[in-house]
Amino acid sequence: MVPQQQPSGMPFQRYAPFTPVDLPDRTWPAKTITAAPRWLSTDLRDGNQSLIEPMDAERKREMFDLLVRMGYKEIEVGFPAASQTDFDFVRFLIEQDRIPDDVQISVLTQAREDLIERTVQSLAGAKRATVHLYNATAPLFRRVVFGVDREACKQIAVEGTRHVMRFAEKYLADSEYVGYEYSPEIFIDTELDFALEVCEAVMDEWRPGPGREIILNLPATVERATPNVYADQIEWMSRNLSRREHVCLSVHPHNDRGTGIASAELAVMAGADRVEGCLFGHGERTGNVDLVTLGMNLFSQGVDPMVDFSDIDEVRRITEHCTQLPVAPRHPYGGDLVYTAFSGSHQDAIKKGFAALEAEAEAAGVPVSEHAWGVPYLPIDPKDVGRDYEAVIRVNSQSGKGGVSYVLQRDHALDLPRRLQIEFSHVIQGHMDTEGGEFSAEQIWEVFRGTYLSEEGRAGVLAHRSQNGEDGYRIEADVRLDGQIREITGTGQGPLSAFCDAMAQVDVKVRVVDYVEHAMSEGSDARAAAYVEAEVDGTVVWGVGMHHNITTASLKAVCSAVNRAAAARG
Ligand SMILES: CC(=O)SCCNC(=O)CCNC(=O)[C@H](O)C(C)(C)COP(=O)(O)OP(=O)(O)OC[C@H]1O[C@@H](n2cnc3c(N)ncnc32)[C@H](O)[C@@H]1OP(=O)(O)O
Ligand SMILES: CC(C)C(=O)C(=O)O
Repeated sequence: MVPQQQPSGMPFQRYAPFTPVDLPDRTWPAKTITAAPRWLSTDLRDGNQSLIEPMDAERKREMFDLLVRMGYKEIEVGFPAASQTDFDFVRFLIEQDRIPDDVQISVLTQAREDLIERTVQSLAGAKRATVHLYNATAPLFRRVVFGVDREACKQIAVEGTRHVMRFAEKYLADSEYVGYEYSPEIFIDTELDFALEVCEAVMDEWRPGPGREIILNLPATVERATPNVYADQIEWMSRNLSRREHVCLSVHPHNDRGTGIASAELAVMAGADRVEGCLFGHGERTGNVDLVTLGMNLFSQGVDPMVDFSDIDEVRRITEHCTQLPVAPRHPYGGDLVYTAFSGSHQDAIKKGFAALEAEAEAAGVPVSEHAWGVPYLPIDPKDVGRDYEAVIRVNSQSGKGGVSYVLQRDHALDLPRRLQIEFSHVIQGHMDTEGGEFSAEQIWEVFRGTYLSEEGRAGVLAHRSQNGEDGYRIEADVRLDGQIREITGTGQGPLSAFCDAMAQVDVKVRVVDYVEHAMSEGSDARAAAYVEAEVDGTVVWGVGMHHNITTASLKAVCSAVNRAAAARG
């Protein structure tokens, strides 16, 4: 019988479902994103205002420089009327000429005359800057926070816009370009016809036209609807706004439902030209939408994010330093564990994926780093964001042969035959069962050496001489056997069979079942690895040998098998 879920007893009846938008001819579901939107980083404003410890001047500088280096061209640098620190930071950027010519800073203000004046004053001397004004337009805010009706709410925005224009004329007459951004805060909960009415009234004041755009930013201040509803709202606004060609339609998703990324992406499909967010999703409550994930999602679809994430750990390190908050290990693209597989079937597929990729790149005559990516379980090449392959496969009790042999191949150029992979992974599992936890690459190598390459076992080859005559192959070897040095002689079809024949004469019965060898490196000091699967006194085991001389490697592999069999017998 199917298990029956029970009522939770939680007071869900207190919450009302979000009213959907009536837009049956919506077009966004059929769209794809083929170019990056304009980005605005609000790390220094929305991000900063939500920190336990807001950034000091030094941290703000570091964050600003990082954003510029990464390629962000629109950066909200603060709320200058709120604090002397924010005001001084804007002055620092302008007076110390820290803003590249192709970067537009912006500053946020409430729609209050005194605050607007101080805000615009902070920008005096800037070559280019944007003033960003907001007031909340949603019914709950009109009723509870402002005590205004629709008309009075609209007038707050209109008056605010007039003040911005007046103070811009007074303080920013020398600037090359003064931009304007208006946000009907809590847009997501505002009646669409009223949001449109307020935006149109604001535009009537600002009078956008050629060379004079207006940014209308429609925030999901507190994310409350599924992303498709936000997309419908954006498409509806995009269709109904007048002067659309002079409007930069911007979105500002938050992440209260955990769907900020989806909301931003669907909003872009629905017509948004611009997205505001923060690195790694810092910001009020659950954060602003994460600019790293948004950018990297584009990258992974073959679209240039127009922002450089090629050293994602540096971006993370500076963000953690500036915000004093950690990035979670599973955070998309930047977390410590996001390119790591522990489980056996994932590791097996990744190992095969890397092998196939290398073969395909070689066949195509291009370096792996330029070949079309396609490795199971890895949506992007970790190297494209500055990670190496060290952490891709980590071994614990969930791991199988693929992971263990991948580590040996990656770090020691050992390409173990399949049945040896299985045998050795059982050896590792045995250690896991007793020691538990994760096994590092060094620990795996130590176990491998101790199991197959030990010089301490029952048998070892010290020297050998051979002749290949008409009557076959003849070998003379000095071996260490059970603590004694023995000189042995044997004949056969080749070195292996001759050596087994020689060992039989000292009562060690070895029958080779399988033999594989490969070069481990190239050049004058090239080494080779030899793998022997052998039945030794009735026990089938693998042995491994490594040496510059391939014959020596193969004899060592036979001795290794003898030692393994002795160890197995106890
Ligand atoms: C969604 C967002 O992230 S919006 C940005 C929020 N960020 C911040 O608020 C950080 C900076 N803000 C501050 O430091 C302070 O709010 C200040 C310094 C700007 C203003 O401080 P105060 O003058 O003490 O006002 P405070 O913010 O406490 O009070 C809000 C008042 O402004 C009004 N108000 C709030 N937002 C707005 C607005 N956007 N436009 C006009 N008036 C507003 C409120 O209705 C309230 O008015 P009341 O006193 O008549 O009831
Ligand atoms: C001021 C606006 C853009 C805002 O931060 C929000 O609504 O979240």
